[in-house]
Amino acid sequence: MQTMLGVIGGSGVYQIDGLEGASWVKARSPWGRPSDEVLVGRLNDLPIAFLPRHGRGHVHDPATVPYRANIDALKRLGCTDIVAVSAVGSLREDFAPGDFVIVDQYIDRSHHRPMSFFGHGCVAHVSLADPTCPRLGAACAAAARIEGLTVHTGATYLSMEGPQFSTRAESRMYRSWGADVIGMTGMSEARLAREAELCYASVAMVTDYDCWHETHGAVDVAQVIAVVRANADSARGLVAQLPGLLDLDRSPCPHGCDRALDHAIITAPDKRDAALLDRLDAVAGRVLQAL
Ligand SMILES: CSC[C@H]1O[C@H](OP(=O)(O)O)[C@H](O)[C@@H]1O
Ligand SMILES: Nc1ncnc2[nH]cnc12
Repeated sequence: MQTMLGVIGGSGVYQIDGLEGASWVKARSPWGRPSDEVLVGRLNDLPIAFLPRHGRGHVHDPATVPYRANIDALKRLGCTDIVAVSAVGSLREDFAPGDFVIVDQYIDRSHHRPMSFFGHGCVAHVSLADPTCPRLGAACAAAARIEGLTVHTGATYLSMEGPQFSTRAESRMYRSWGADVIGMTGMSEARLAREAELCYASVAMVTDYDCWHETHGAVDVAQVIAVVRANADSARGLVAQLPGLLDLDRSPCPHGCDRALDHAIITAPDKRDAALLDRLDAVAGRVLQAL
């Protein structure tokens, strides 16, 4: 199987330059319309599909990003791996604005999002013990180091509902929980990528100190976008290193991301809902067709 990398751009990252033969294509999904068209091209022979999470012009708020359509559409296009770029607030002194963080755990405090592709008529329970792919995360960390960026690994992302930023009491509480960074989109995407058997890694760019820090003012949008813009070349450079670090011929994921559904579906075959099974053709086709 050939590796194809999906890149999801976060706040302030609405396109990527330098893709060979790039064109924006309409991607279809039975889960609705993705956030935008997808920019498809190649970077040093590696096929890449780029999707801006909030759409060009930032039209979708964190709760209404069509997460299922986005993940399903990237899978239908042939993506095997997804690198998600996100702006985050720092919940620790030593993660400074401009630093990069490879997230590997989440605490989910969102509550108005579709949580699963599965449900009534086809119930599945995948493991989220390790919600990101260690192999892909290591490649992202290596790419950041090659680019000379300050990168932290092994971090917990507090996924809040938003759209308002946190209160100081919440921010202090999240710090006491051991969360390292905070954002509004990460977990909603990671859980669906796992169900879709895609390797998923999160590259977070620290843009602010949220509102807990005594000598930094409370975060606002202008600050987030200014830091993302100032570090856009770094993010681009990191992505540009990935083709040299990922095998073009994709070997099975040693952590089992691409086999997440092997033992997950529990609904008896004769009780499954045909309409839901139709919509699951890309996400779960590998296991549903095997029956
Ligand atoms: C623009 S500030 C809040 C906004 O920024 C983050 O976006 P993303 O995760 O897509 O990079 C955060 O999650 C909020 O959506
Ligand atoms: N402090 C913060 N809280 C939530 N989402 C963010 N995105 C960037 N900074 C953030």
